Amino acid sequence: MAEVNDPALWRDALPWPGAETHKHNRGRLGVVSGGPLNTGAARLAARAGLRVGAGLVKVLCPPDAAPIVASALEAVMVEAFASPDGLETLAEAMDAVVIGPAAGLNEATVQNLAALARTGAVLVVDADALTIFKGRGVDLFASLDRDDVLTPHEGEFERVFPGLLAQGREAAAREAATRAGCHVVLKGAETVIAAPDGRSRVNGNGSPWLATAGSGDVLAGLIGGLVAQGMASFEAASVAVWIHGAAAEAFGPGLIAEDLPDLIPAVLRGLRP
Ligand SMILES: NC(=O)C1=CN([C@@H]2O[C@H](COP(=O)(O)OP(=O)(O)OC[C@H]3O[C@@H](n4cnc5c(N)ncnc54)[C@H](O)[C@@H]3O)[C@@H](O)[C@H]2O)[C@@H](O)CC1
Ligand SMILES: Nc1ncnc2c1ncn2[C@@H]1O[C@H](COP(=O)(O)OP(=O)(O)O)[C@@H](O)[C@H]1O
Repeated sequence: MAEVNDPALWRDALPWPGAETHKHNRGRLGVVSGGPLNTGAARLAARAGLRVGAGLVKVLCPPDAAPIVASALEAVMVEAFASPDGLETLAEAMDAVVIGPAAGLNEATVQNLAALARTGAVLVVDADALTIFKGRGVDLFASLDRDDVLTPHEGEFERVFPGLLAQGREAAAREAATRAGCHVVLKGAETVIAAPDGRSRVNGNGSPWLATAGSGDVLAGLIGGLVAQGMASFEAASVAVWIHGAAAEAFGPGLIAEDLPDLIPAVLRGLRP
């Protein structure tokens, strides 16, 4: 049976800055952007990662997207890569990297994921970086480590783990984490967080206001921002899903994904000892 995701389970593990903290040891997060017409999703994830406390956040983008990305960011930094090897070099300096939101359904996304997997960064794999492995999930799983996190909605889950949902969402997420050998966050009204060691949690504070384009990109950035700060992936995913729900519920009607990152500080204040 899965636990109900609740702050009592992870409140003491939240990362708070101390007197000796500086931006480089507070967690470095990279977010891979798509091309010039597909940069917004990465910016949403990056802003969420910064708001949840990562000290330094960079959008990593193809060269032709760099002017567009840079013109719409302030504290989030931008670096361009011209090849998977170039991305690997940039990611070596990161504690965690998000890949998938508007990354592109093409071979470049497969190669970029492989490049990231050669680094020591924890990976949060979402959206296009899941869909591109439709029907060949094993190729994805082969490159992942146990601390990596997959964040599928049900459509993406079915592409990577065909047929598993017939077991029910909780059992499916647990089986998926075992098969993939990493963490799986099966998104939905009751998001399930599953670890490869068999642990699982069901989130109870989901908000239907989250049914809006880009909210999943924000969640990927939240998870990335927390693992970058050194949280274990299971705890980071649990915290991120809960903060995401609390932020959306606090805002309510009219919520769009752009609102979510700026709602995070109030939720964090409520969790502070
Ligand atoms: N601001 C931005 O730039 C945004 C970019 N986005 C990116 O846009 C690209 C395409 O997004 P799409 O929404 O078309 O891709 P999806 O894979 O989310 O949707 C494609 C199809 O999957 C199914 N599906 C979607 N959500 C489902 C669910 N919860 N349960 C069951 N089936 C579901 C539906 O049949 C849908 O038509 C992705 O790369 C995505 O990351 C989106 O994240 C939205 C925001
Ligand atoms: N009805 C709902 N109730 C609670 N949470 C929801 C609901 N609909 C969507 N969500 C949440 O919103 C997010 C949507 O993510 P996703 O489908 O990946 O969107 P996108 O790709 O547009 O960013 C997920 O975290 C999901 O759990």
